[in-house]
Amino acid sequence: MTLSCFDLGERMLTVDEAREAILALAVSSLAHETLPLCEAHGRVLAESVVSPIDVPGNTNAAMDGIALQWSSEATSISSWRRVGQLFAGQQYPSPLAADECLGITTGAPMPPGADTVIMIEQLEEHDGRVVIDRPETVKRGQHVRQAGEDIARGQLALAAGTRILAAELGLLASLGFDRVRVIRRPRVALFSTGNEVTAPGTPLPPAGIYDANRFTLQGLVAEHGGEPIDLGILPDDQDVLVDALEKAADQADLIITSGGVSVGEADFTRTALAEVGELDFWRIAIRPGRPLACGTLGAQRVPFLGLPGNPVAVMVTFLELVAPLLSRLQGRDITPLPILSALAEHDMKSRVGRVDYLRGIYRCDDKGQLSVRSTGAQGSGILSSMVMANCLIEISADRKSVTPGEAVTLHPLYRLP
Ligand SMILES: Nc1nc2c(c(=O)[nH]1)N[C@H]1C(S)=C(S)[C@@H](COP(=O)(O)OP(=O)(O)OC[C@H]3O[C@@H](n4cnc5c(N)ncnc54)[C@H](O)[C@@H]3O)O[C@H]1N2
Ligand code: MOO
Repeated sequence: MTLSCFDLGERMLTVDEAREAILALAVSSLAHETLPLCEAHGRVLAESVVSPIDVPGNTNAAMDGIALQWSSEATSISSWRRVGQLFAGQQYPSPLAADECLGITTGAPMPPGADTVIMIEQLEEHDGRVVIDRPETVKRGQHVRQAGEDIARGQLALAAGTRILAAELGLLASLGFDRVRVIRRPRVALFSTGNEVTAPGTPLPPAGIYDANRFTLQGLVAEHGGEPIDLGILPDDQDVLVDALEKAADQADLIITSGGVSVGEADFTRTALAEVGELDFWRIAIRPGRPLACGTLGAQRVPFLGLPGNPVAVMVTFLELVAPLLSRLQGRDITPLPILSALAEHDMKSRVGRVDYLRGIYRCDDKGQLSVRSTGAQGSGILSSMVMANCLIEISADRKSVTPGEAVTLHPLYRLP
């Protein structure tokens, strides 16, 4: 297939159109697998989880102190007979009488009939009888956790499609599960392309550049739940590219390359894709990242995304366009990206006709107002701007600049503190 300027694929898509078209590449759903809970971090639940038990299983004490029945006549009782001490893990068999109390520790089940716990700090004890300091402050039912107040038996605990992170791991464990049914991770084949691109750890030729993109992409794929398959660096050679793409289509659920998508004499990604599969479109009104080849490979129609070579363009297009596809491949509903609004701290320039993604640093002042500044130089080769940034500043295609104090949209970046 030869490309001509009259092909539909030559049209420049808006960012929203491109995101929709890229999402539409996810046609098949991935298989499910059962994993031990300790290996499930970051995975996506394949099936909804309904709680088989009440959590907590018993109505229990929330404080160390005494358990008793706080009835209307309780205020007329001046001291209480302590009948014993109950620790977490033990049960007390018989009901307490009106003037009896039971020493209890946090987490121990309430004895039959008792409804209230009084903290140890509020008690004095003489000869086996307990006196309550300031009894007028006691409220019936205080410091008691009800059975099933976290999750009740039969209640939906986690919906299919939930990403299992620390809180979900703990919740599943609290229900007694030691295994969980999850969706297989999408396998994402990664190539860098370009004669100048050199593997780190090897000598750099005079006009060479170390390969950054394969490594940012490995990180991004893993952070978004995929399994990266590193297929190395390809030269600017159409035949080599065609061969490599064909082989990758047999082992991956998604193939991502970087470089060689523009209009230079050595840009072969689009023509190679057109030879092994179908090129759907390759121009998006986004900055950085305008040239981005999107299509499918082989008879299996494996989604293919040829990202531009510039390292910042790789990261921005991944976060804005590829990450939703990875979510969809994992069976997750696509929710809009987290968005905040902040006031610009200074002038920002933009290009009318393309959505600009500047690298930004946002902060919150002492009145709770968010403001944002750019990280400085915004060239799409300046990868240090991504290291400094805690957000992308989105400037819509109709704005040519932003003045100080104007509101802009932010996409916070995922970063561990
Ligand atoms: N005449 C035009 N030239 C360019 C256009 C255009 O519209 N007309 N678009 C520019 C834009 S915007 C971008 S983005 C780049 C994208 O082009 P390619 O995808 O063909 O990228 P390359 O030329 O292969 O590389 C661009 C740049 O990035 C460096 N690079 C490539 N791979 C890596 C890697 N793995 N790690 C680190 N750096 C990498 C490469 O050396 C180049 O400096 O095209 C513009 N040109
Ligand atoms: O669109 Mo390019 O990605 O500006 O560098």
